Amino acid sequence: MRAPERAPAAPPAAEDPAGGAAIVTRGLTKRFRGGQVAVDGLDLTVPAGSVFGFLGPNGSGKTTTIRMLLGLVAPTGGTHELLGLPLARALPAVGAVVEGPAFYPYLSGSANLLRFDAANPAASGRDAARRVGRALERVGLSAAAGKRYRAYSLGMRQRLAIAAALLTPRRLLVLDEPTNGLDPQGTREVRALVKEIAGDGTTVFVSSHLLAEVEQMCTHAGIMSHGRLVAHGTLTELHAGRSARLRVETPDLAHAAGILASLGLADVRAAGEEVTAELGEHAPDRVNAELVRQGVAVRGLAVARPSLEEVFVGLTGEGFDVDG
Ligand SMILES: Nc1ncnc2c1ncn2[C@@H]1O[C@H](COP(=O)(O)OP(=O)(O)OP(=O)(O)O)[C@@H](O)[C@H]1O
Repeated sequence: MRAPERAPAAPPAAEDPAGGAAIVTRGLTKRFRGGQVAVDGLDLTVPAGSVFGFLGPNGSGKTTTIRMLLGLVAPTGGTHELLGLPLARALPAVGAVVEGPAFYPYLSGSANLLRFDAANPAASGRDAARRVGRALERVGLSAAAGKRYRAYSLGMRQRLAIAAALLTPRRLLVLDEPTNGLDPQGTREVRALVKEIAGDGTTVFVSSHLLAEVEQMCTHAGIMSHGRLVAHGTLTELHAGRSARLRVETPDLAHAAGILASLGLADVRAAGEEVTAELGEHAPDRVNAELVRQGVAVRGLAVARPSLEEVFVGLTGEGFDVDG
């Protein structure tokens, strides 16, 4: 899917007072007229080069934040910078797909992109076909360039929306729930495309209410709950706060549970044919050796990293009430 001829690099970071951050917000707040605080004092730093998953259940304030970042809605408090620049100067290097652009169903993918391109006063009309060709190639739609939009699959439609955001070189791409409403195939296509775009050095800020999606696609994440950012960092950092769990498959439940407890593992639970416990600082191979030494029939042993869902529940005390 990768284009043999690469799009030219996005404008270089001539000045970078944000110290390599693609997005910085300080106390960013949105209180709607009725008094509803949709985003509450957001302090967020998105490192340049990251794929940043902006994660939260429906209604937690993700879209409102994105709209403020892009200048589509005015904050009622706080400040933010994109690419180390005030918004107006940064925007030419920022592509975004928020609520999906409107495409004409009876026009082809390339004709639709030509219309978008024509709306950019900074782009020269002479190069339009080349820009459109390159954007289509970048999202893997060259072969379908002449096909009518209405014949596109859901994944192709979303990729065309991303192509429209990439008609000019970008250093930051902002995507609001890009896999929402897609079928599994479309979801896979869009996730692969996001990774590919990030591989070319573009920072991608992508909102999602799907925990598994963020785990698969992102290097960093911020977790929103009721308008507040409850945690952010690399995925490793987010997982680090909670201990991995050891799972031992054995018919000798009580015996195994007793040994794990005597070794000092916390929260030992036995159910079915499995004993689980918090691994803490213990080395799993040592625990295994001790179980075997004491005569436990160990049929399987695994260490499970806590899921982002467990991280979220641990931080907020609430369930993540959507499909993950
Ligand atoms: N124009 C508005 N006026 C009043 N309240 C609003 C407005 N837009 C959003 N809200 C409220 O602000 C809160 C955050 O909404 P927002 O759309 O930012 O959340 P979200 O995390 O993007 O969720 P979703 O994925 O459902 O869009 C919600 O309670 C929503 O009802």
